[in-house]
Amino acid sequence: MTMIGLEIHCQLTNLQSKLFCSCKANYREFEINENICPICMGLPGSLPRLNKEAVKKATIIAMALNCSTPEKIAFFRKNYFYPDLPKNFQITQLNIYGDTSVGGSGSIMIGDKKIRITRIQLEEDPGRLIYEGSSSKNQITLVDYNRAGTPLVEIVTEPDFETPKEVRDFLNILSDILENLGVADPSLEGAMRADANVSIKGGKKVEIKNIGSFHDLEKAVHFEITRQESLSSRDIPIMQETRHWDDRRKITVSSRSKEEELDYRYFLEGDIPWVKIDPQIQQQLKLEMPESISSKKERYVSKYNIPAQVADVLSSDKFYSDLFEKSHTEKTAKEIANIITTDLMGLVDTREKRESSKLTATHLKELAESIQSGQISRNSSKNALYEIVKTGKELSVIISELDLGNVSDASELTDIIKQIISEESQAVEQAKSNPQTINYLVGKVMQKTKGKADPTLTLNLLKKEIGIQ
Ligand SMILES: Nc1ncnc2c1ncn2[C@@H]1O[C@H](COP(=O)(O)OP(=O)(O)OP(=O)(O)O)[C@@H](O)[C@H]1O
Ligand SMILES: [Mg+2]
Ligand SMILES: [Mg+2]
Repeated sequence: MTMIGLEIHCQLTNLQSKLFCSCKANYREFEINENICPICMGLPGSLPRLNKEAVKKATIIAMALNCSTPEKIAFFRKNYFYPDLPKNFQITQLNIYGDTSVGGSGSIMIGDKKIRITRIQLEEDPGRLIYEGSSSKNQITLVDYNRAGTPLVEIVTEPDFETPKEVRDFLNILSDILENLGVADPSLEGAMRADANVSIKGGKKVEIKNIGSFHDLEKAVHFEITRQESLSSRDIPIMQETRHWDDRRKITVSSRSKEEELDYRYFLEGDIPWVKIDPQIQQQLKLEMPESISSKKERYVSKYNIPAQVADVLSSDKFYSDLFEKSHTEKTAKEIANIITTDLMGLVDTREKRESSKLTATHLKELAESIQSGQISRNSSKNALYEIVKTGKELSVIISELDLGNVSDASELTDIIKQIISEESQAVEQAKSNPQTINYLVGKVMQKTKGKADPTLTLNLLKKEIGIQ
């Protein structure tokens, strides 16, 4: 049987400072090696001080993933030498003296399947290596320590996955949950990285380390299963080792034989005392936790009668569901859900487009109201939305500038209708004997007005002119 277990590293967002010092958590804003201090560089004599907000955020994640949360947490030193790790050890968490990491065992459901979470730990991110030069002769490695010491949460799962697809589904759901909690920004480059552990038929596990995109992770797991199956079919033993994903060649490549836990010489971080987690604070965090994706979805369906599939898409994306929450009224909810999921999602489908979009909740509200009042047709509303996203102009301005408003002036419409009646005498006769065929004439009016005729008014006027009820 194939067994796959994941270790997902996720950067915490909206924090002021790094995990153990007052350098900024948002290291991306800085010039290389400008966001560092003696503490995150591990200079002799410096002492770490734990960031309380980071502990809170990690605890919120633990709660959302149904993990137990301990009364006290402890930190450990994981010792290894690598140029991105200035102290030569990483401060992280473990459960060797009982459950002392921010989250104990928990689980999430992926469809009908339960994926167990082993633990959640809070740790510091290392620095970043930058490789320069193209050939092996002139290649040099530079180190940027701005990221060193920024808060990272590691979510470790049990080896409960059996296929690459289950892995992908899990990662999508997990990143939606983290984003919804407001603690992570998974669409940010490098914000979520994962290691995948793969074994087949009860054999040794192979770990593929540090894969930056979900897409690559799925491919790497798929490749690794095939590789192991191929070895096994030829009776070649599978070694326990660490591999990495070579994105260019689309294969996993051996990096080193895997350390055992002993090699890391884990020991308690004596510079940070055990921290008591006040049950009252835990209670408070639970109360302040944002509404879960599944409860949002249920509410959209039961309260506004939004179709389950639409509610599913809307609730699982924080950007869109926030927009929906800010813009909808009881009466416009369904219309707005529709605009967001059928039109807006296609217009702003990347992080860059979302950031440059000029659309506000007020725009959406006005757009839905204008559709409902017959001022603009559903069709023209798509063009209006495109303009709003691009320019941020007021809806009324866009309607008049682009002449998108419905033709709802009775005399103007009557003129058009009269003209059509004279051109379509056969269809008019048919409508008189079979009123349902009048839709053909409505269609003609729409054609002439480029879809802008107010549909209800058109129908009424048509009936009146033809003389049917
Ligand atoms: N037989 C197995 N097949 C596949 N995966 C496994 C198997 N046994 C354990 N795993 C997975 O291996 C991972 C172990 O992660 P853990 O962080 O505890 O150790 P580690 O990989 O040694 O640590 P690190 O990578 O941080 O140095 C878990 O995701 C677990 O589900
Ligand atoms: Mg690990
Ligand atoms: Mg690992």
